[in-house]
Parts: sequence; structure tokens; C-alpha cells
Amino acid sequence: MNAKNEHDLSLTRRRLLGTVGAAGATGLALGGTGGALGQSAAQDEPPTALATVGSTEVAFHGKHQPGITTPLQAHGHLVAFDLASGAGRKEAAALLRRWSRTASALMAGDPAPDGHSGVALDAGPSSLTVTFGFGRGFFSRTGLTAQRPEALAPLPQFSRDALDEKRSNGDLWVQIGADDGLVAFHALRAVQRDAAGTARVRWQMNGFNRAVGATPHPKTMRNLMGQVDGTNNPKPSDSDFDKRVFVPPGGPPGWMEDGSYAVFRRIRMLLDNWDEQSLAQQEKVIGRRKSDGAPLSGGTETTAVNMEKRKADGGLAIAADAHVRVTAPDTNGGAAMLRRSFSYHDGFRDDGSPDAGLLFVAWQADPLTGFVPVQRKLDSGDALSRFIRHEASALFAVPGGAGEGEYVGQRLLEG
Ligand SMILES: C=CC1=C(C)c2cc3[nH]c(cc4nc(cc5[nH]c(cc1n2)c(C)c5CCC(=O)O)C(CCC(=O)O)=C4C)c(C)c3C=C
Ligand SMILES: [Fe+2]
Repeated sequence: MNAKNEHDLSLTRRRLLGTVGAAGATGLALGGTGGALGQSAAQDEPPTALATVGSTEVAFHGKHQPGITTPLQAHGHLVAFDLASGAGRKEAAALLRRWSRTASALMAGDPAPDGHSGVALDAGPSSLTVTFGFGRGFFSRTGLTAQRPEALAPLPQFSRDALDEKRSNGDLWVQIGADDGLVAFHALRAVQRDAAGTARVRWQMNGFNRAVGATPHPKTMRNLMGQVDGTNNPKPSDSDFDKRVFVPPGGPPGWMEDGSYAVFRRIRMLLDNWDEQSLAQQEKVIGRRKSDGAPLSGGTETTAVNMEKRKADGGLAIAADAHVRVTAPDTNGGAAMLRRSFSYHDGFRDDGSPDAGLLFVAWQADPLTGFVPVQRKLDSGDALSRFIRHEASALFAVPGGAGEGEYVGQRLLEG
């Protein structure tokens, strides 16, 4: 594509976005037919407003990075990088500056600053978020070990872990989410191109969730076991939400103020075994009804779980090893985390079983009071553990959001 064409196309894209800003309701009304029209639209037809899905924009600049409290998107890419040999603090700072510029442009629906492949030209920002984190190795490679947070201590080894080191950890981490698959891929590619010469991809995984508009009204996600998953997540409206999810003012360390820690686990689901279980057995494993996520102690999805409730036969309504009992904050000294995961499917294994499961991402102010105590308990007494395998793991320090004119991680790299 020559420079002029690129410019014209990007203008078209910006004009489409602008149209929606002035006519959001029209965009909504058009949403239902957008797919069919999109396929047959002639080049010379006047542009119509983007559907809500395409026009929705998430702010890049702010107190916290995007992609933590942002509603889950339909498409996700997780990618970890290792710094190239010879790349130190200066090169890392330049990379974070490039990445921030790219993320800020793409999230606003603008072309990538260093040119682009055209993949996302016709689409709006589609709720794109790009989130950056630092792994433990980053600090030694950049001479910043004095700034390394205590909270980045390696996660303990859990007895059931079957971790693949090549798909675990990493110096840098980028989480990408968008409600359009091309927009998400475009961002992934731009991030990878920006890294050339400074960092190389260590591992990369692709995930998905239910698409916006697939249900008659917004609903909690389902995972690939078919369970309603995310019901008892901390809510931004909870009085202790910030305390649980974000590093408080002043840190420690100071540069992590308003940041969060992301625990990543690739968890394969043994779906063939799972599917052999009766509905009653599946529900007992979790402690919630499969159809609507209501606790087996009664009520609806959002009713508080009653751990004491007994069935007519005297047995516990929520079994002693039910996942919701083992993970409940009350049984873990208040430990809580914000789970924001993507499902994945990487084809079928040699034995014919799906290579599918959860790209589990949990956000917390401190993994030692969030993920770690809960996973310790799950490791020894969770009914769900018979149906899952933890195959990869990582922990990243995700700094606070960049202010206008700032790049992500600037307080660490220039502090
Ligand atoms: C260490 C943390 C957790 C891992 C790992 C984990 C894996 C995992 N979970 C499900 C499905 C469900 N989890 C649910 C609740 C739930 N899970 C965790 C933690 C981990 N889960 C917590 C803290 C909670 C909430 C507990 C509470 O406060 O009640 C549920 C129930 C619905 C919900 O509240 O989200 C489901 C379903 C899978 C399939 C899985 C690994 C593949
Ligand atoms: Fe869970």
C-alpha cells in the first residue's frame, strides 16, 4: 500500500468513528445488520456509522492501566517477551515509550504510529485494551533489582503443577483484548513489531470470550466447562475493591502505586472426563447450578452462598471440597482477586482430547494475599482439580496507568 492510499484509508476510518460520536443511537440501531451489509457494501457507498461494538473506545491514559476493570472482550492475546541480549534499561525505556504510543493510538482508533498492515483499517477501536507488565527477570536485566517489588517473588510450586517453563514467565508481558478479532490481531502484530531488536517473543497465547450482543442482555461469562464464571468477582462498586486489586498510594514500591499484580495460569480442562459426569456431579464440583450459576444452597446467581445449608438428607448443600467453598474469601483469611480470564482452544491433542481451557488471569494488590493462599488450598482439596491441569504460570507487576504525555513504566525506568 502506498503512503497516499494509507492516508486516505485512515481518514475514512477516522470519519466513520467521528460519525458515531455524533450519532451513537444510530450506530446502535445499525448494529444488527452491520455484518450482512459489511459483506456486500460497494466501495463508493457513503459510510454509515459503526455499530456500538466497533465504536466503543477505552481510555489508554488514566490512573490504572486499561484491561483490568474493563469488561471482558471477545478476543484476547497474551504475549510475553524476553529482553534481547544487550538490551538494558535505556532500550527497555525506549520500547515502553514506543509501546505506549502505539497502544494509545490504536485504542483511540487511529493507525499505528509506525505504519500498519491495514488489517484493522475498516474497524473502530472495538474496546481494544493493551496492558503492559514486568516479570521478575526484567529487573536483573535492566539493573533495577533495587526497585523490584517483594511481591514479584516467584510463586510457590504447587504439588499438582505440570508447568512448561517455555510457556511460563517472561521479562515483559502484554495483554491485548478487543471485541473484534482483526483489531486484536493488529494490536498484537504492532506490539511485536515495536519490540524488534529489543525483545523477542517468549510465548504467546490466544483466547476468546462470548461476543458482545450474543445474549439478550449482559450476562456473566461462561467457561468451556459450561459454568457461569465470574459471579463472585470483586466489583468496582465494593468499598474494598481498590484495596484488593490495586497497590495503594505510596506502594511499596512507590513506582507501583495504582498498579496491580497479574497472575497468569494456563489451565487445561480435561473436557472429555468432565463431559462424562452427570449434571448433578458437575454442579457438586463447583457448588453452583450450571444453568444459571445459582449456589446449590439456594437463590439466584447473585444470592450469597450459604456454606452451612443442609440438604434434606443432612448432607452439606455445598460439598466440603466444592470449588466455591475452597476459594471463598471467608475460608482464606479474606484473600480475594479479580478473575478476568479468556478461554482458549488450540486444536486437539494426539489422544483426540481438546487442548482447551482457561487462560486464567487474576488481578490483585498482592499475590501473597490473593492468588497464593487460595491456590494452596485448591492444590490440596478442590473437587475441580481432577478435571484441570495447570500447564503454564507467570506473575507480572503491572504499573499504574500512564498520564497524558507519559509512557507506561516511566516512573520505574526514569525514577
Ligand atoms: C487460585 C485461584 C483460582 C483458580 C486457579 C481457579 C480456577 C478455576 N475456576 C473455575 C471456575 C469457577 N470458579 C469460581 C469461583 C472462584 N474461583 C476462584 C479462584 C480460582 N479459580 C475464586 C476466588 C472464586 C470465587 C469464590 C467466591 O468468592 O465465591 C466459579 C463460581 C462462580 C464465580 O464466582 O465466578 C466457577 C464456575 C475454573 C473452571 C477454573 C480452572 C479452569
Ligand atoms: Fe475458580
